Amino acid sequence: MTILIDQPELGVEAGVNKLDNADNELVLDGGFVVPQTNSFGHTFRDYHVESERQQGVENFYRTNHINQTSDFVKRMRTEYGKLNKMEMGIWECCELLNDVIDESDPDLDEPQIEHLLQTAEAIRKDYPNEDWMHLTGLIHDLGKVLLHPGFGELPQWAVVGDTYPVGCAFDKSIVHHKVAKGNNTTLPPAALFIIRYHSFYALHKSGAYRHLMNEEDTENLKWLQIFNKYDLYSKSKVRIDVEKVKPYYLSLIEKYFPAKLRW
Ligand SMILES: O[C@H]1[C@H](O)[C@@H](O)[C@H](O)[C@@H](O)[C@H]1O
Ligand SMILES: [Fe+2]
Ligand SMILES: [Fe+2]
Repeated sequence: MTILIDQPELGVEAGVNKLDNADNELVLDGGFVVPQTNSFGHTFRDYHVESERQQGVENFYRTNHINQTSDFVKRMRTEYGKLNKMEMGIWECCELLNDVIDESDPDLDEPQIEHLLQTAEAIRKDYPNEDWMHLTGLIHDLGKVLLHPGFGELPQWAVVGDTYPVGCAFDKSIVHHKVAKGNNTTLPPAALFIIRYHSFYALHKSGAYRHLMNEEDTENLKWLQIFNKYDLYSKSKVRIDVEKVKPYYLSLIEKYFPAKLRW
């Protein structure tokens, strides 16, 4: 059963069936069946329904909205733009998320490494040839390492949650968005766009701020909207066998990243 969810079209033709990739066409519907409910029995991204996560998530956004000022964002960008906190490979960084639970997420209370692998594996199943998308799935939330003691153990309000513009600085609020760029990745621009804006639901789901987009953004947004299904709806209690899939992701990391990166 395919469940249709209400989403603005944003220039992407909705409901297009699986297209032959050999024609070089963008496959908008990879065949992913969107689950009706999350692991807690509610619809995804419902911030109002009473659930075991609701109170915590609400407290998170309260502190987040009070403290995430443009001044704070500027200071964080300067501090974390130095990339002088650690040197390590991508997989090592994934493993730092073994113990991280995202307090802003109403749909998941599993460690974040699980979420990375669930996202990547779900994309891999439907888009076997787009290996850059698999790797993008694996790394898209790595910014959450800022919660780790090695990165100063920032509070959750400063790190996770949805993205939104602060002050007048549209899109400049993502502390880690230059991490991959600063380390010479060969991932395509669409991958960097996905990483940078995947939490910007006001843009990619609700269609706000579109007047700030240029043509390239519009193209990249198509990939982001494909990605979003996998990021959001792959959240589940079904664990991925980390050791089994590790060699595949190590090979992708080797293809698109240097062995050691500055963080
Ligand atoms: O991309 C997601 C999304 O924005 C969720 O709403 C948020 O709770 C997570 O922290 C983030 O990684
Ligand atoms: Fe995210
Ligand atoms: Fe995510």
